[in-house]
Amino acid sequence: MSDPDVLDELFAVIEDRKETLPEGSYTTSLFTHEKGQNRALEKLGEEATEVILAAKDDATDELAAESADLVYHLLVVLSMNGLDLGDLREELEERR
Ligand SMILES: N=c1c2ncn([C@@H]3O[C@H](COP(=O)(O)OP(=O)(O)OP(=O)(O)O)[C@@H](O)[C@H]3O)c2ncn1[C@@H]1O[C@H](COP(=O)(O)O)[C@@H](O)[C@H]1O
Repeated sequence: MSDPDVLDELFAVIEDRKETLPEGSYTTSLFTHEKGQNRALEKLGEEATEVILAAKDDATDELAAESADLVYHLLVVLSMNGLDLGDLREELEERR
């Protein structure tokens, strides 16, 4: 049997954190932040900037790492808004 898709697995962890809010979890800190969703949106913007800077510097390792940060924060924002990976996949499928 193949491994579960890493994005599906990550999204499931994010949904679990949203439900259980374990202490010490970075994801919990986003769901419970005093700025509300704005904190996750700020982080999403910061990570997008970091992706741009890494690409402009031809820093490929950094580009991969910053892209992972960006995708993680995007998934958190989707979850905060009641969307999931199925919604994202559906949107992309419609564009094929
Ligand atoms: N994929 C990620 C992930 N990507 C990025 N980050 C966090 O996003 C933050 C990125 O912020 P920056 O790059 O600005 O670095 P920073 O200076 O530490 O950030 P701040 O102090 O500004 O918050 C870091 O704190 C990273 O730890 C992530 N935190 C968690 N995950 C995944 O989520 C799972 C659950 O994590 P917890 O919720 O912490 O248990 C983990 O197992 C991972 O799979």
